[in-house]
Amino acid sequence: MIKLINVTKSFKKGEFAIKDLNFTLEAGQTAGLIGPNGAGKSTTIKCIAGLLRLDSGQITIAGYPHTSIDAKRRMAYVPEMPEPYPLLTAWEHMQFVAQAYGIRNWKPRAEELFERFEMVDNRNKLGRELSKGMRQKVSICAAFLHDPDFIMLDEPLVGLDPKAIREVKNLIEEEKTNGKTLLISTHILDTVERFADRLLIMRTGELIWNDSPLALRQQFGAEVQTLEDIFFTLTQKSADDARV
Ligand SMILES: Nc1ncnc2c1ncn2[C@@H]1O[C@H](COP(=O)(O)OP(=O)(O)OP(=O)(O)O)[C@@H](O)[C@H]1O
Repeated sequence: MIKLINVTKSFKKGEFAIKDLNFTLEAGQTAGLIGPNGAGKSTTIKCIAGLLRLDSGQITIAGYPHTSIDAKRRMAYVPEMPEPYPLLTAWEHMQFVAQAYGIRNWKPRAEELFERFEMVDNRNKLGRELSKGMRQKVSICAAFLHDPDFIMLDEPLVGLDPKAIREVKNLIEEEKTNGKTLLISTHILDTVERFADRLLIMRTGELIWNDSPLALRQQFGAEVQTLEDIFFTLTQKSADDARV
């Protein structure tokens, strides 16, 4: 479903934000993308979403180049820091997405999402008037409106209230059940443990783990119990190796 081949992106000459990244996600997989601050998670997601130009490498979505219309139709992206259009209302964002994707009967799904995320009373607020959490909610509602096959969520739980956090988790569960492919970047390791059947662990722009959580546990054996322990062991080891 999603394939990255030797993807490299730098913002400054000689400093790689991501370097030679290779991974594949099969249809129906949910991948947790984790790593310390600055590891390259958001850059990876923005590259896949076609928001950043690659220095080199290739990305395909369902076999289509990631910047093509065919790829974009199939994907959705919830950014870490959503920036709504300042002069569109929350509801007009839904209308905008519906028009962009050519969805005819979009209102029932939009209403359902607005109810789930308690945005009904805020539907007429302008983008510039929305709180941080409300921006996040509109971005999530908009991402799930066109029934995408592949959904990227960058820190989806940050800034949300408990009800919205629960709804995001429910949505992830529903999309998994419906066979959708998800890539979730988060620092909340409990979320990864609950949902991910593939772990992508990054450090300083490189992938240092790409396998199932079960394989990770098998590799580390009984002495490290939690994903948190393994995360620290793995990312610290990689930092130590880099210093040698
Ligand atoms: N617009 C930019 N201009 C210059 N450097 C950037 C830019 N965006 C990211 N970087 C750099 O690229 C590297 C990877 O950043 P990225 O935001 O992808 O990390 P991250 O893993 O998502 O971090 P966090 O967990 O803090 O969100 C960092 O060294 C960062 O400073």
